[in-house]
Amino acid sequence: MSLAGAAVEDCRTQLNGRCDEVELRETGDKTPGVPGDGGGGIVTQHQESFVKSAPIASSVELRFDSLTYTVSAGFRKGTKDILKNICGIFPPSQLIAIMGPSGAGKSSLLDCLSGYRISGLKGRVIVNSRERDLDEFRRISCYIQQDDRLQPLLTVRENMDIAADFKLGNRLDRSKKDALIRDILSTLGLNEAANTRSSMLSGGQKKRLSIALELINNPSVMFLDEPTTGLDSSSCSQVVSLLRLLTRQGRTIICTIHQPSASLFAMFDQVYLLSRGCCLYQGSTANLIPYLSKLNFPCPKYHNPADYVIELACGEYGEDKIGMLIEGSENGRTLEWMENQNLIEPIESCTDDRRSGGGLLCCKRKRGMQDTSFCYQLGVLLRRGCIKIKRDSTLTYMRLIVNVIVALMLGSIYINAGDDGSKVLDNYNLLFSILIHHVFSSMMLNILTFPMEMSIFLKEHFNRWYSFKAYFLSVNIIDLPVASLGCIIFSAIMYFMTGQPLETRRFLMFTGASLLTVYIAQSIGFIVGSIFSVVNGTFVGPTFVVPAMMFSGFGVSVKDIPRHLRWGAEVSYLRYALEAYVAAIYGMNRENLDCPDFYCHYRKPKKLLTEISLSGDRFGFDITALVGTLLAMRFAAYMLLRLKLWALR
Ligand SMILES: Nc1ncnc2c1ncn2[C@@H]1O[C@H](COP(=O)(O)OP(=O)(O)OP(=O)(O)O)[C@@H](O)[C@H]1O
Repeated sequence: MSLAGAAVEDCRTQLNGRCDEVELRETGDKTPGVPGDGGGGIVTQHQESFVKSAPIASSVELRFDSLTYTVSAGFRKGTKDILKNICGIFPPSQLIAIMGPSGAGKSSLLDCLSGYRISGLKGRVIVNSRERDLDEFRRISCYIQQDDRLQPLLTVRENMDIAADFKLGNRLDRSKKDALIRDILSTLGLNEAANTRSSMLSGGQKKRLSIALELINNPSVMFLDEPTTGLDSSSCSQVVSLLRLLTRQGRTIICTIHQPSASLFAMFDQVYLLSRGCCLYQGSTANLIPYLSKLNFPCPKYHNPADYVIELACGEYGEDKIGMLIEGSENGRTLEWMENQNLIEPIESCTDDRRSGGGLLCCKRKRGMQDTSFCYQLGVLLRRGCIKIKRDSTLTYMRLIVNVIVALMLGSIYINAGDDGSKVLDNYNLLFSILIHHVFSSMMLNILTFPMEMSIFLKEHFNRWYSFKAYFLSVNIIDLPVASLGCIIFSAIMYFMTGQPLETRRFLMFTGASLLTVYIAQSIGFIVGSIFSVVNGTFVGPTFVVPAMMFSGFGVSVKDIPRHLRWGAEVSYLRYALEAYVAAIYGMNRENLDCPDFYCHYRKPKKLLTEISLSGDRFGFDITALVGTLLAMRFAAYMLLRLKLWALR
């Protein structure tokens, strides 16, 4: 058995669920083993060489001093302190577990330290003895959230390729990027799954892929929110062993963890125990039991120490114990239980800016947050979008097929209504139905798909893969071809089946208005999808459309709308779209229609235009209004998304 394997065994025999016999101690070799492709808990040669060949640029010591995080408790309920004046030190090359009962503030602490949340935060975060410069800190750190926000349609290899392009740009040529990706995948035991779509991966593989993606640019600090939640014990130890391996490169790895098994617990170097926003213990894993004994809370026989401290932190052994533990740890100020405490400067003196900070964050270079140019990011985003569209061929074909089916259905109901003087009102109804089809089919798609996209975007954007502008532009471009093709196919089938005037100009006017309506509806989908969840969005989306329908001039003509509400018709994009349709079909002095009956009331197109009080000669104005609405909506979507990004932090 290797030294590392023996170390695991050592930990297991020591802990084995019995506190009385536990004396968690440092094993010397900090790598208990990462299962390779085949598993087994032994550090492979490849992993060993990866650790040696890819040291991080600079190690980081992270401290926080008098950290308080306050959130709003709700309307008229004041505020609530989630973190209460806590302190702590996370030394480099350590695997640190933030533990505590549910609601203790673990994720909030991670959010605050990583810079994911900045509003409501008081106190100092100090990086290598210097006040944290958030932009610089984000360049050397990454944050992996609890839910695996991976592109489900891309394979492991494609996910890695895209991440490498975002993070490394042209700095490495393709062959070097390939070698790096192969190296990381082998180290993380993902080689065999390289061609598997990420939606098909197991929980542990997904977690390892999330880590692999962020390893590409070799961050010095990694934050992971509950990396073991939802995994079986073997996958848990794979992930934690892997993290431990990565600390050997000098990395500081901080993760929140829920009730680990005794053996898993022993793999961590340091523990930070939280309860109700206060620190109950900060120190090495090995010192936890002695600390509890010193405070007269010895861990009972046959108890997993990790379970025991959580029970203490929950108040199961009395509320007074929590207070005593906070006092014992001085809310994170005491260094008594840290490993190598003599080498650590006390927290009070850690904010002297004159001291050398290891050089990592000393130079405040102001440059873009991303490592690649805007155009490069846009190119990679579009490439990824194309792969997704190709992969999700069912959705693409369905969108096209739905357009064909609806067009055929409407076409057969209203067959030849377009040049029949006795069916002018039917044809007018048809034009409105076409608008509704375009609006709902385009809007709902975005409402249903965008919220999931948003969560991936938030992670990738925070980890500096690409800028917000590049993302927004790509989102606007990527769907245009399929949406436009669907709309053009629909318009062609409808137009010819329903016998609309066979003039190229009129057909182009009709299709142009249809395309603009589709793009506007997509924008509404973006707005709703970026603000609301899928459930709320499906309710809110249609309520955005109904007022526009009411003021479109269909049903109640514009002249019959009460004067004080007429502004509604001025801002209703459906009114302009309907008017543009009417102009295309009945405007431009269209000659009288054929009348198969004795009398056709709307044989003269002008008569219809007068009665519905829509103008047939304002096509240019209508198109301008639609383009204006489209630009305003896209701008609103851009601003709302930006606002959301800002509000989330
Ligand atoms: N933005 C917020 N607004 C209101 N309350 C919040 C907010 N963020 C966190 N909280 C509250 O703060 C407390 C701590 O939340 P946090 O998610 O940090 O806990 P946790 O220890 O990670 O819990 P768990 O282990 O269950 O994930 C919870 O009671 C939570 O409801």
